[in-house]
Amino acid sequence: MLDQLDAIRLWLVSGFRANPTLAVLTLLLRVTGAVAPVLQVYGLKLIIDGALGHHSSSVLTGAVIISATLVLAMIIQCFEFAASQTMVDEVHTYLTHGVISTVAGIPGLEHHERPEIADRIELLRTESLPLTFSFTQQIGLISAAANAVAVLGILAAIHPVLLVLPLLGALRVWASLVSGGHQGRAREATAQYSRRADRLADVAASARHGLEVRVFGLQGDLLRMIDALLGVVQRRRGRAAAIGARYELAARLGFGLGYTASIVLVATLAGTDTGSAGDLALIVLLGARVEQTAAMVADAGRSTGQTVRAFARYAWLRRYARTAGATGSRSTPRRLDRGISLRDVSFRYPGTSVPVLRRLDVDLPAGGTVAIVGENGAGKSTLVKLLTRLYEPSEGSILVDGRPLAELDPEAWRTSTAVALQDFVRYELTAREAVGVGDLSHLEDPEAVRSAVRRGAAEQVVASLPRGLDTQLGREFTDGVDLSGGQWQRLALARAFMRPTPLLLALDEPTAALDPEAEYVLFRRYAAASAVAAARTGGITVLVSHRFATVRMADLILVLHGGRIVEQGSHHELIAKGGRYAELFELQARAYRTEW
Ligand SMILES: Nc1ncnc2c1ncn2[C@@H]1O[C@H](COP(=O)(O)OP(=O)(O)OP(=O)(O)O)[C@@H](O)[C@H]1O
Repeated sequence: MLDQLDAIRLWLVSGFRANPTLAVLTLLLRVTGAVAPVLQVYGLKLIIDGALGHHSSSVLTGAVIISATLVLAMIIQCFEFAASQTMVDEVHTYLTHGVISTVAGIPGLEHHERPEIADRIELLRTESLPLTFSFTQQIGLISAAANAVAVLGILAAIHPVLLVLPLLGALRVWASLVSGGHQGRAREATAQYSRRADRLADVAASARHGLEVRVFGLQGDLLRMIDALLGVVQRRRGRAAAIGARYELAARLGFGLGYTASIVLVATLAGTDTGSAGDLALIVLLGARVEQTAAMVADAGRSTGQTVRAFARYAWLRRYARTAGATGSRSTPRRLDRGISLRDVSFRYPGTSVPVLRRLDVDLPAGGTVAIVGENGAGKSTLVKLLTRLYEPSEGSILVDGRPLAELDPEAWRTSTAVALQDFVRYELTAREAVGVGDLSHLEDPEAVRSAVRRGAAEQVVASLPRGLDTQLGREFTDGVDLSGGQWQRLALARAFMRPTPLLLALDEPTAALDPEAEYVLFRRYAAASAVAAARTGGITVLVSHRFATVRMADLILVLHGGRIVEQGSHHELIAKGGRYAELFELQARAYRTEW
């Protein structure tokens, strides 16, 4: 209910917030444009009655009304369309900004990974048309209401019985709303199928996945899956449309009957003292007007139903964004003296029951480099997500120099951390921006960007670009340059190094696209530089890698297996222990020896 009320409030104010002056002007133009035709019909009645009854003043008044409203209508037609179109763009920009900033502002990742939440966000993004056209619908509704008031006044003046016509018109509006409700619910119920079909269509058609799809011969299977999903969507939506059409047909028939009866009534009255030929002309023309008004209200009402539902999703998202994810207001320490400790930390992904991390108890020392190793699915990336506070532990706590991470201001913690991930983003901006977004406050600082490029060992990538850091990245842009996977990854690493002295630097297989030697050289260089920075801030580097040549450089190595830390220590300690780490290390070393 709260969301519904908030939705209506958001719907009512969006246009006026997007561009207040133009919104008011557009509204005035539309309302005047809606009332003018009704006045014209009334002017015609005056002319007919005046001509038949030889009242020249009545004819004159009627003529003035008609000519004035015709001129007004012409002026309105010239400006109203341009004003409405501009308002559509204004509202689109305003709401797109609102939705994206709300989604991007939600701390954590839970909203992307819980299907019921992801569906709503997806609907909001993909079905944004109701939001885009919300203002034009709103003024459509207001102008239809103004038109209806004018029509009602005139009908009541002829004969109160004629008010049955607007009532029948209201029935049409109701039928249309019911029909819209059915279709809206069908859209929501099938959102997950369309979403899956869209994802598969992306895989089937995108250049990025083209090679793999062809090599595995997946085109046929993907198409069949897409067809099956879209089939479910079409059937469900088709059924809803058919139900709606039945309601609308019944309402239209009812209106048709009422209209005919009204004409008969007024024709009968025309021959008596209580009626006139002008009234007959009025009812014939106004009856059609009531039908048009009902259609206008129905259209506006139906789309308003959709719009309010879209705004309800937006209102829900705003409320969710305010309450979801990390909270806390304690300040983050400026430097780490002791480090980060995990106490009995367990974690289950939202909506799942199996713990991915189980009772982790470990101290990550200030100023140290900690490597996490383990087989695929052991929980390495999940641990990084907990440390960067994208998720909160299900049980236990993480302490930053003794302060519970859960109590720290999430925004402050985010700015104290830096990450480079295997699944990095390819920002199709200029190279300078693609690196600089790692620390927006220094985006414009050439020395900060150059230094990050150096630390990410991306100098050669930048040197190979035609306009250096000012080169546009991305093939789809004029003069845009595409990069290899490894080159993109080096820029992603440089981005992570934009924050020169983070308290936590998380590198989750950030060099998977580089060859082992390049990774090794990079980490030696990085370890030397970070040792200097760590001495100042006590910052901790957490590194996830499957390459033991890199891992062995770490001060502390955690071996994860099935969500538990099964071994921890330095490389030499773990080798001496002869356990799982030593076994994995030996396996990899043997593979390299055999290869070389
Ligand atoms: N969003 C999620 N929702 C539910 N389960 C998830 C989610 N992300 C990961 N998992 C599960 O958590 C487990 C640990 O995944 P995680 O990505 O942490 O492993 P990893 O050790 O980093 O693996 P890899 O070496 O393959 O990157 C896996 O079983 C995975 O299926």
